[in-house]
Parts: sequence; structure tokens; C-alpha cells
Amino acid sequence: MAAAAAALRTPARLGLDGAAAGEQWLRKRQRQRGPPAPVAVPCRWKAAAAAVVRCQRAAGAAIVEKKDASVAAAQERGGDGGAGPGLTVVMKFGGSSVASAERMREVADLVLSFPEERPVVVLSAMGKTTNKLLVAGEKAVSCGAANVSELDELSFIKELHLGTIDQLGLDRSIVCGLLDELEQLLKGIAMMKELTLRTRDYLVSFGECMSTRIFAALLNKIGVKARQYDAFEIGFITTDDFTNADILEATYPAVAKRLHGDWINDPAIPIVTGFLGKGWRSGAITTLGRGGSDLTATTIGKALGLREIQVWKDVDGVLTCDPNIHPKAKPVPYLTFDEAAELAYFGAQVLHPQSMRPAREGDIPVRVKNSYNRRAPGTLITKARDMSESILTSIVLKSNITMLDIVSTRMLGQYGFLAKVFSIFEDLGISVDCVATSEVSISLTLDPSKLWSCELVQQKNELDDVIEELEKIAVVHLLQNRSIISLIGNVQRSSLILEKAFNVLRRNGVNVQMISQGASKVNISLVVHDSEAKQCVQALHSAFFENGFLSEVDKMDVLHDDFASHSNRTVHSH
Ligand SMILES: Nc1ncnc2c1ncn2[C@@H]1O[C@H](COP(=O)(O)OP(=O)(O)O)[C@@H](O)[C@H]1O
Ligand SMILES: N[C@@H](CC(=O)OP(=O)(O)O)C(=O)O
Repeated sequence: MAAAAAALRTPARLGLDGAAAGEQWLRKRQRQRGPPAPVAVPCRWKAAAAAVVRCQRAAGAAIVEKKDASVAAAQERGGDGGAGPGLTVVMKFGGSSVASAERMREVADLVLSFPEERPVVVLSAMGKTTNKLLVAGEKAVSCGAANVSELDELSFIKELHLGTIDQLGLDRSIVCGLLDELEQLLKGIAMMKELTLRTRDYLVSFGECMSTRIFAALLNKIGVKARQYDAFEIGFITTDDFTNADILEATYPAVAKRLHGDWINDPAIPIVTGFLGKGWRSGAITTLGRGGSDLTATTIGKALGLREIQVWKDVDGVLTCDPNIHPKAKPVPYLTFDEAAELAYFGAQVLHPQSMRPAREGDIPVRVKNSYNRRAPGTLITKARDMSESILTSIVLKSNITMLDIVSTRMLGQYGFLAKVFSIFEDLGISVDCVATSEVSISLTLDPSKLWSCELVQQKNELDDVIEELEKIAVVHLLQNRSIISLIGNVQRSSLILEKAFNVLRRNGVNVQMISQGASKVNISLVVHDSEAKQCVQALHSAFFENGFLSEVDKMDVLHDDFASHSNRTVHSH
């Protein structure tokens, strides 16, 4: 431990003087004002001060004893609930947060502006690297091995990463090996004229492997000890569902053991690749589905029993709707895990659909923040929140949905019919989003993200199989180009939400083709035609969030309560 502390006190560039100055300043400041506040640290000492604070804590100087059982349990797993010498928070930065050298510097500064924290950092690939890798892979299938080196996407990826390294004054060798391996892989794809899902995952893994190496090197260069980890090497064990793998339970103890063990032996900020895992049967690299770094972060949060999970994005938190659909979208200050999960599942790109699960299981708050606007309060997601005033929280749009109307030919009884329909989907491994049933018919929508992997094997074939099977027991209508508009909110107030929503839709001449209210009690879904969907979301947003409707409802509620208590009194007096 003493050796580790010494290593932290003599950072590469700041040297002993910088660290000593930082320590002196920190002591003086603590005498004057108590514990350090993030924004008040003078720039030139910030790194040194942060290193010193970490060093002091690593040496056990700032351990606060807590006898609370949950904290003790968390410590056992490696975290400390903010009390002991372990790691305290996860900070996940998405691709847009680390898109360039300037952004990497900014994020390093942001991490160090919380000297009271001992973070695990999770990073996505830089900018649009994942998309570029996928396009490079698709092109490699048909471009011929000799032409791989000339692929625009490969040149872009090389320039982005090497350029970033040069601008940050780092050593190119940190990614050269990976870039060579990437080119070899693309040549392999070109030779085989085939891009399997398994290869696809190996291909996209280069993005996170490079961004984390660059960021760890940057922190080490500015004098803050950091250690890079590939998630697939430290216990992220998943199913072998390439491109959409699920985290397996064994991941939690394995990751806790590795990250906590390393931290205790030799404290250094862990910088972990988001999005990636290792298939438990195949041993090959897997990915957790697009946007999967959020899930990496919440998994680490639960594994280590950390105090908080922070996901830093390019927006001021979870917004009332997608800002690309409606620029007047505004931040939602509080959400429950259920609301956030529903929102993500029904298409809000801001969070990975599965990412709330570990946070909910570990009861660890998730904070969604803006790395471009640190002062914005963001969104705090917790197990429960005060719903008394809540009506509608957010509107989510999922487009390009396929809807099936299935009407029984009455060959089977009602129970048999429903069971048969769902067993067909189960057999074909296709997941269903929304369902509405009557005695002899079912309308349902299919989840396009689950069909994502089918793009390569032609989505159409898969649907043809479904229809062929269903037609043995029903008349089937396939309706494509539909959208699900999900109204996430307090479904205890569903009559109010539906009344308002249908008024708006009627005024806009929109015909709703299906309605479904989830058992989770936070979501009402409406299916409309794709061509009307965007305009519907805008109209609904303006009705619910922009015209004082919610505060009007509050007033109406007061009147209603007054009326109810008055009529109760009247009844009693009779
Ligand atoms: N309801 C919503 N709230 C916030 N952002 C949303 C919402 N719906 C869609 N988005 C989009 O999600 C983006 C952030 O998610 P993502 O790109 O995955 O972030 P990152 O890559 O930084 O993790 C925003 O830039 C915004 O365009
Ligand atoms: N890089 C991966 C994983 C990820 O989570 O990215 P982001 O955090 O930028 O959404 C993707 O693009 O899907």
C-alpha cells in the first residue's frame, strides 16, 4: 500500500512538487472550508489534488466507520457505499462524450473534478466508431482482401484514433497493435466473403478497446494513476447471443473480485470497456446490444455495491421526448427504475433497455448527466419517487414497427388459440412488444431491435415463417410501417391521460390502430401509422408539457378534492 501511495505521489508529469503543492493547498482548504468541493479546485493543481486525495484515502486516512449492514455487505463485494476505502461510483461516458482529443481532456477534467469520489470509469467507443466498424465489415464482405486497406471507414478509424493520440501527446503504440489486428480481421472477412454475428462482435470490440486505452494513458500522463481493462478479460460473462448478449449472474462476483482486488493491491482508477463481454460457451467476445455500455456501468455498480451510477451523455438527462423529434423536450428530474426501463424498452435511445435491471436489483441510484453541461442537474433514477403529482413523464416513439392482426379461424378454443400464437413466436425466438386481445383475435407488434440481427439474414424470411405458422390457425394481416407512441407516466391517472391524448389525436385527424396498457402501470402504448407518428408526438408533447396542462390538472385536482370532501359532508348530513 505504501509503495502504491508513493507511486501516486510521484506522477509522471506533475512530479513531487506538483503533488506536494496540491497536498498543501488541500490541507489549507480543508482547514478553512471542510471537504473539497469539485468546482473550486484550481486548475493547475486539480490533478495533483485529486491524486493526493485518492492517495490519502487509499492509505486509509479518510475511512469513516459505518456499522450499517448494507454498507458492510457492499464492502464485502468491493464497494463501500461511499464510506470505506473501496471504489465509490461508476462514471460511464458515451461515444459523444469521448468523440475527440478535446472531449477526452474534458472528460478527464470532469472525472478529476470529483476528488471525493473513487470512480470506476466505463467508456464507449469514440464518436461514431461502432457504426464505422460495422460499415467497414459490411463492405469488406464484397470488396476483396486487396482493397481492404483502402476502405474509407478503416482510414477514418485510423485517423481518428491516431490523431487523438497525437493531439494528446501520447504514444501511438497503445493502439497500433489493435489497428493492425483490425485490418487483418477485415481482410479475413473479405477472404471469407462472410460476416457472421460472432465476427461482427469481435469487429466492433475494437472501438471500446481503443478508447479505453487512450483515456487510461491520458490520465496516467497527467499524473493520475489509471488502469485499463477489457471487460471480456475481467469476468463479464454472457450468453452466446452475439450482438445481443445477456449478462450472466457469475459476472457480479467475478467483476467485483477483480476490480476490488486490484484496487486494494495497487489503487488506480479502473477504465473499463463498455458494451463487451465473453460468451460463456464460446469464450468469444460478445456485445450487449447497441448502447450496451450503460448496462456495463450498472452491472459494475451492482457488482461492487457502489453508492451511485452516473451515465454521462450529450443531453441534460432523460427528456420529456426525443429532442430530435421535438426541440422543446425538457429534462425529467426524477424517474423510477420501472419508468426508466419502460422508456428505454419502448425506444428512448438515451438508456439501454436492460440497463436498469442491475441498478434496480442492487437498489443503486442512477444519475443521467450531460458531459457538455455539467451544471445541469440531470435525471435521478431510483426505486421509488413521489407520484402524487405525477401524470405524464415522457413520450417515446418507436418507429418502423411491424404489427400483426391475427383472427382465429376457431379451429382451437380461446385458451388454445392464445397459447398456440405465443408458442409460435417463442419457437422462432421473436419477441413481442405490445399485445391487445379479444376472444378470437390478437393484435400485436414486433420488436424491431430484436430483429436487428435479422437484417443480415433478411428480416422478411423470418416474418414469412411466422405468418406461415400462424396461418394454420388464423387469418393474418401484416401491417408494416407502424409506430408505437408510448405514454410513460402515472397510469393511476390513465383516464386523464387518455382523455387528453385522444382529444389531441382527434383534433389532428389521427386514427389510433391499437392501444395497450402495460401491467407495469407506467406505460400506455398507442399504435399509429409511421407517416403520422412524429406529428402526433409533437402535438402530444405540446398539449401535455408546454401549455401548463400539468399545473392546470393540479388545480383541477384541488377543486375535485374540495368537491369530493364537500359532497361527502353533504351525504353525511342527510
Ligand atoms: N427521451 C430522451 N431523453 C434524452 N435523450 C434522448 C431521448 N430520446 C432519444 N434521445 C437521444 O439519445 C441521445 C443520448 O443517448 P446515446 O446517444 O446513447 O448517448 P451516449 O452515446 O452518450 O451514451 C441523445 O443525444 C438524444 O438524441
Ligand atoms: N459503442 C457501442 C456501445 C455504446 O454504449 O455506445 P454509446 O454509449 O455511445 O451509446 C454502440 O455504439 O452501440
